[in-house]
Amino acid sequence: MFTNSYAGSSGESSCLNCSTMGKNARPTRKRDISSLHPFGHLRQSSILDHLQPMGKSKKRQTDNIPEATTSGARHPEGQSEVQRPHIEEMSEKSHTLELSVPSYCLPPVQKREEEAEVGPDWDQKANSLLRKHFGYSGLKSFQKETLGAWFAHQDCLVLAATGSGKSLCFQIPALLTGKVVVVISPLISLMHDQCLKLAKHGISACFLGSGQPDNSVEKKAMNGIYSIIYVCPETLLRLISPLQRLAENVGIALFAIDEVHCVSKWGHDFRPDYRRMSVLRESFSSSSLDFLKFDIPIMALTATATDHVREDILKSLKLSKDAKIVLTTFFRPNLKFSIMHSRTSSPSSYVKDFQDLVKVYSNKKTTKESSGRTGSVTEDLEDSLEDSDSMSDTSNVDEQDDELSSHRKMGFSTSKERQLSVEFLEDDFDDIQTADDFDVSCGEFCGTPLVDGVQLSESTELPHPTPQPAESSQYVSCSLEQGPTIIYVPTRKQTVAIAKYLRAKGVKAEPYHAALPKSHLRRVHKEFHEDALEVVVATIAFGMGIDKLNVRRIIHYGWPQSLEAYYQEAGRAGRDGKLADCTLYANLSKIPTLLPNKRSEEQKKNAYKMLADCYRYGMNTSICRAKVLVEYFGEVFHQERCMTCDVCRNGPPELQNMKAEANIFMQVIAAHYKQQGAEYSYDDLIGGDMGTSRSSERLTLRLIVTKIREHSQQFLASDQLWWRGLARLMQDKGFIREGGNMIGVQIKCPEPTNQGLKYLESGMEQDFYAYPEADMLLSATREQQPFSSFSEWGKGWADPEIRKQRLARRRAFKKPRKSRNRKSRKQSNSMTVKERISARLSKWKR
Ligand SMILES: Nc1ncnc2c1ncn2[C@@H]1O[C@H](COP(=O)(O)OP(=O)(O)OP(=O)(O)O)[C@@H](O)[C@H]1O
Ligand SMILES: [Mg+2]
Repeated sequence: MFTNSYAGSSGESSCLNCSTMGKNARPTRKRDISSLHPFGHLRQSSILDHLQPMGKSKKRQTDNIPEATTSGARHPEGQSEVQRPHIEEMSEKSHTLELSVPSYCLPPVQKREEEAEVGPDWDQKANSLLRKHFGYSGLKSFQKETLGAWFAHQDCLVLAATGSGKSLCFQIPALLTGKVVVVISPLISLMHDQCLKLAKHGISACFLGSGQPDNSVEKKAMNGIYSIIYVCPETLLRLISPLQRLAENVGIALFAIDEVHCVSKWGHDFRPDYRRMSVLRESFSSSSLDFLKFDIPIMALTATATDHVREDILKSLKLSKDAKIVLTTFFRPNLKFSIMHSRTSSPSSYVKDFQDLVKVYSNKKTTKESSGRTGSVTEDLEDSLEDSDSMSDTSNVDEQDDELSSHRKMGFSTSKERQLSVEFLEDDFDDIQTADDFDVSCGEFCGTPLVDGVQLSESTELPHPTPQPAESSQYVSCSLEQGPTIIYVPTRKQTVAIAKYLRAKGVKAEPYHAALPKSHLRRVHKEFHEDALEVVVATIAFGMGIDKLNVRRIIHYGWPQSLEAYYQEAGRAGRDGKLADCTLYANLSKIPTLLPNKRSEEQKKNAYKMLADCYRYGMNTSICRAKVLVEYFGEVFHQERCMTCDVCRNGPPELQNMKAEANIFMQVIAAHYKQQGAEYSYDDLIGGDMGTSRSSERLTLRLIVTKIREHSQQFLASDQLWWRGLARLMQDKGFIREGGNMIGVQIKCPEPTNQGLKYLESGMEQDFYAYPEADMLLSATREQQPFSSFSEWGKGWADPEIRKQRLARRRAFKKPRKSRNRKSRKQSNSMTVKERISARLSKWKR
């Protein structure tokens, strides 16, 4: 029986065959992995269920392999120059790699023998290979399930938590069979990372990039020199025929599609080329290739896919009907989630937000030591930072001003310039569309011989601590150990700005984003893995798949674009099973916006939906954060509380009866619709027509608050932020919904629902108990600026009509200013800011 626990060595998984999915079977919203699967009922399948006789399939390939290629590729004695390169040649060919090329190329000698021996005892063989190459005591249960499916020639979709060990599922088949495994991966950085690790464990691997003019690595790969070939989707599409020849001559044990959520248009990381991966099932099946007795299995893996995305993956990849789904819990009990309010867009918040981080690392060394480092990109980019610093500072509290200032910070100065430009995209955000956006190189990594240096025998353990099985209570009293930090930020500029700030404070920090020089990125990668860096400040380019055991802190500085992206990046932490901290610093008073990207209308809607889910996660004050996260991915969280997140630690805020506020809120909406459409009936209100035809008369949240303030002395000094929170709560209760076809993160134009109307009709006698959300709490802690203190003038600004008139006057007033002469400009420059503001205010008041 599956337990809702971390997929540690004792964790189990749930599997099912896709064939159990009826056409009309709809996934339930939540997946209870102990009993029910979104695609139907499931039981914990036994590995024996999948052990079908292998037949002759595993040996069959040898009959077909042409002598020259086979012996050359697999046996050192018979290898040609091309197939077994000398080290000098390799260094030259992989010239773009600065990382050390192994000094010895281990030809996959034993593979053929191992292949011949693969049989029903494959799991014992796999365990012994695991010990030999990786030093682990045994396969985790979900790894066994997955390999069982592969052994039975089944396609398989693996949904397992970040850091649970998915990579091993596709690496072991190469060792077991001596055939080649082809891995489709989205980022060169990820391929690079995995190849390096494999080389260390005595397994030869390479990655192929489409931008590399030197195709010798590719040629060797197509001759079967490497056990594992990593390719990006674009390259794979180009190599279909050579891969078919490879399958015939040497054998392909498996196609693995890593980070397979990239396939889905509904995922956070959609890559159009991933969409074409159905070519694998079409081109490598026994029906299309005579020499194949069975289809070459496809294994698709991800840690972040909602039910919707899973369905899309299965459909788009055209996996075979009996494809198996292996599920483990997404819960990571050692990750301690929390949320902090911060004006992250302003460098002035760095001091407060990073003081603890600076303390952590400054305890270890003196400032002088680290600031003496040389050759940093951070230093090279200091000049450009000055600009970004000066652009970033804002002191407005108003949401619109905030938005404007963030646009300015991004380099927009006029509304015209706000239009998305390619330069802008390239300058500011990491919108990685292909693997080669990141790097354009081919790399080859020959397995370092295990006999050289550390000989791994069955009893020798590698210095990799096995992740602890899940028991969240065990982490409650733990304190954080020392270890590196990754700070994720939305823009490239911020990576440099924050790294610069931290370096000035003596922290060994480096920025990381796709536009930085490749040599810098490789150095950061290397130093990060060698623990020579304390903090990497990165964009999404340093996200998926990065596997470093001892990352202790993940800081998200600014709203992530989706919970998928957030959980994926947070998953870089605590991969050794020890406690790790995941803190999201976000401006809780500001509604997050989508980062510019090329999106269709449909994708835009979906992107807003994902951003809204993320915003809701940030606003939540009463539900365990781990619960929100895993339930987002469709899993039932049996534990109810993780015990470590800020909500579990601090408890929810006091439950409040918001009856009076809810009443007046609904009354204002009802009054508006009465005025607009005579007698309102539910059908009229809900009908889409009303939304479009009356768009000009729409009741915005802002207007509702103005009216509430006007009509009730009690709420005169109330804060817009508080009502925003209430609107969400009322939306959750089903009393209001977004009007018309508005899409956004927060409800903008509330319309009453049937339930809301019933609430109104009932005389609104019901209590309205709710936990105040984060923005409501924030508004309570803000220094109250009573609405009345602005007197009539201030009140006027909140009234749209008066505001309109004043803005018109302001524009008229601005015109002559343009033609001001130098003298008056000088005069105005000599005034202090305070004087200028009061001068302007007195003019407006007139
Ligand atoms: N059977 C095992 N026993 C102990 N450790 C293991 C086992 N399998 C994998 N690991 C270790 O777990 C760590 C995480 O593995 P891996 O990178 O494959 O995770 P992942 O599931 O792909 O995560 P992500 O979704 O973040 O990419 C690695 O350091 C790996 O060596
Ligand atoms: Mg992975």
